[in-house]
Amino acid sequence: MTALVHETAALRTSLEGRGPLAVVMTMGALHAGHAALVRAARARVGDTGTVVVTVFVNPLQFGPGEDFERYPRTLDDDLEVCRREGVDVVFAPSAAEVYPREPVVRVDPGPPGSDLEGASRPGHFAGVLTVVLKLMNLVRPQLAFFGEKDWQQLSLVTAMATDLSLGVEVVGVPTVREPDGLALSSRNRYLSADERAAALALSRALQAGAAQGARGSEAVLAAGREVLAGASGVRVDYLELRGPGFSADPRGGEARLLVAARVGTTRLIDNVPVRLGSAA
Ligand SMILES: Nc1ncnc2c1ncn2[C@@H]1O[C@H](COP(=O)(O)OP(=O)(O)OP(=O)(O)O)[C@@H](O)[C@H]1O
Ligand SMILES: CC(C)(CO)[C@@H](O)C(=O)[O-]
Ligand code: BAL
Repeated sequence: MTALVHETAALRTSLEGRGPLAVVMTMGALHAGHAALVRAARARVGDTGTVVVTVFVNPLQFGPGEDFERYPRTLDDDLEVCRREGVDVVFAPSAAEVYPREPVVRVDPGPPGSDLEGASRPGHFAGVLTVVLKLMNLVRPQLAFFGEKDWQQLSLVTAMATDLSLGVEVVGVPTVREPDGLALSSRNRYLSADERAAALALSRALQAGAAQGARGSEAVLAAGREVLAGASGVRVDYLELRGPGFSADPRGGEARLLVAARVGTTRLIDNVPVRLGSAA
């Protein structure tokens, strides 16, 4: 049975005396990517453990002119997904429940918070980390599952858990894709058929770049940029490599190739791992 709770007091009551706790934080509009996080969480805590899904479109992480108002809110469908996936508790609070007042204190993501996504969306990661910390404090999980699709977010949440000694293990889950390579994203539902076709340039650019890993970082970036340059209807925000821990220096083995682009009015992001050869 999946319990739906909207208030923090009810959340605490519903979690009392439960076994090991795993949380999957979402903004709703659930898809197979979210389901993969839930399955990974269940695999870790087992049948005697508890899986909590939070559904909250966090105003703090949206900038002026972004899509906070139009972000899809589909709680009934989300509940169906959660029931199907055997989620124990869905916590879907109102904004007033999460922020009884405008928070004065916020989490500072440090310099990586101003890189890539943070450069395009000033204040975004302070908003993300503040709500993630708040939800951690409300749910008090042992484990928290985040998707690799939002690689910079995963890196920053992992860093926060370490640097602030949260006592929560942050687990990354590989990106779930459509058969043609498009990364699943709640924002894909904004795309028209033509835009959906154009959006494939992102995953194709990442694949083309990653295939050049052995030839070094310049070759990776050049191959990716070539694909994007030939794509119509795609306005590229960035295509960049980052190293372990989101460092600016991608040398030394495993790196990430990350892309962000606008297709029509929809901003999409994606990334893949890249194994860089010695020419890097
Ligand atoms: N395709 C995916 N594969 C794996 N995890 C995913 C995927 N899409 C989203 N997630 C993860 O699900 C969690 C909740 O993300 P969110 O609710 O913002 O969904 P989203 O699809 O990323 O939405 P948006 O389109 O707004 O970016 C995050 O940890 C995110 O990384
Ligand atoms: C982690 C998160 C739920 C915080 O609002 C959000 O950034 C998301 O859905 O990735
Ligand atoms: N999936 C990351 C949340 C955001 O874009 O605001």
